[in-house]
Amino acid sequence: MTKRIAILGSTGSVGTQTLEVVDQHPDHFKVEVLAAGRNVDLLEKQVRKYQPKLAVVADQSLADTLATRLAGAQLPTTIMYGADGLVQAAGHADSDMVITGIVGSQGLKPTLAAIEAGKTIGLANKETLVSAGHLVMEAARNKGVDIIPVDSEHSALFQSLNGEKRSAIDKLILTASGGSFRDRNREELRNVTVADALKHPNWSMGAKITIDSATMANKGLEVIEARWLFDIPYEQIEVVIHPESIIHSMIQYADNSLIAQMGLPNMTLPIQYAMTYPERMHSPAPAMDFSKLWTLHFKPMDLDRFPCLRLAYESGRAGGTATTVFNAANEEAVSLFLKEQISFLEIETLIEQVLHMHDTVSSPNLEAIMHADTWARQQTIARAARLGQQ
Ligand SMILES: NC(=O)C1=CN([C@@H]2O[C@H](COP(=O)(O)OP(=O)(O)OC[C@H]3O[C@@H](n4cnc5c(N)ncnc54)[C@H](OP(=O)(O)O)[C@@H]3O)[C@@H](O)[C@H]2O)C=CC1
Ligand SMILES: CC(=O)[C@@H](O)[C@H](O)COP(=O)(O)O
Ligand SMILES: [Mn+2]
Repeated sequence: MTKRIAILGSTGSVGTQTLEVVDQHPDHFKVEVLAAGRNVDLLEKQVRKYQPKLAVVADQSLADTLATRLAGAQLPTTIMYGADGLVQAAGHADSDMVITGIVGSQGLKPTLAAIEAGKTIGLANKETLVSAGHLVMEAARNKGVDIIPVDSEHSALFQSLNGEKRSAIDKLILTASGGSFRDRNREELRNVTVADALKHPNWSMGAKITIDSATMANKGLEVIEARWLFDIPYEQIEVVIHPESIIHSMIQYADNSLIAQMGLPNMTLPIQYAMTYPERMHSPAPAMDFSKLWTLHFKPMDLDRFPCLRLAYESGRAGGTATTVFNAANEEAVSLFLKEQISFLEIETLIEQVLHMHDTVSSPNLEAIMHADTWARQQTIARAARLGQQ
């Protein structure tokens, strides 16, 4: 049976690779909804090719541009825009599954709307779970909706859990490449540039997550994401540096057996697995070639070298709005770094300062989450301005 797909963030790294998977299996998937931000040129091409029922862009002027360009093309496509458009895209009646490939906690309300509408979620947008994991998982439980991980580490854990009892898990072991600056010490991080930070050693991804990989905030977000997806306490979630990104993560069971999922670093594999689960199908991802010599390395995590990961664990253990604040402060700090308004090391300085100022609210509702998110963004921007004056 054809699975009808909605893609939030269709013009991004996850979005375009989701469409590669669709192209590989045109009989299995039909794209019914495409939602993007500002890249109207690419979205126009996607709309002409996939002829979705709904296309969404970031604002009204972009929607007008898209409508003008598509006028006379005889397409079945309605055009919407903005946050409301994203929520409509997420809950559209003609889709079965929503791939959440937009970046940031702006994915929270659309993800909740998709769950409310009973859609299966292919979850790439990890910030949503970091910001409000308890609300998202509770909504999914209440609606009987499956949340299938797209993030490579969580897909690996999900695959390594197949057929095993959760009670037999000793620990989840997330692998981290170490990011763009893994071979530099902290002194050498003082004057690194945005261009250098954007050179991830193994993965080609959007700008925000690439910076998160370099600061290790990405692994912090992923530890919190794993806590919610697999309902495992932080004490049983460990991170190890694995520079090759071949083992995407592993589970140590009670008998010290390690079950891992491996493959070349290519996101079409976990994206496709989420889309075809529980089936496996031929994938656009290349296979490992064992006529070559492979060497895999592992190194223990150093929380002094990567304080963003320490801050993520601390906020996770604090719970409530602490992770909302960790996420929002990180999003704003990364945005400031990408605009060259703060230095690389000031990302962690700002997150730590804002977290220390925050009075955590336990079991927050959506309103309290949105409030904490906005507060953290404002504080991050205000603190960044003060850094500049020092
Ligand atoms: N890339 C990867 O390999 C992986 C990514 N992830 C996660 O997946 C998510 C997406 O990452 P990635 O694909 O790299 O990011 P990109 O920056 O490549 O893409 C982000 C997408 O979101 C869209 N977008 C941005 N703002 C809005 C908005 N206001 N309304 C609608 N759409 C918007 C962008 O549109 P436009 O470009 O048109 O402005 C783009 O399509 C993140 O949460 C990331 O952490 C997880 C694992 C791996
Ligand atoms: C592809 C993917 O899932 C990213 O989250 C990736 O894991 C980033 O790599 P590191 O965070 O390990 O550098
Ligand atoms: Mn990942």
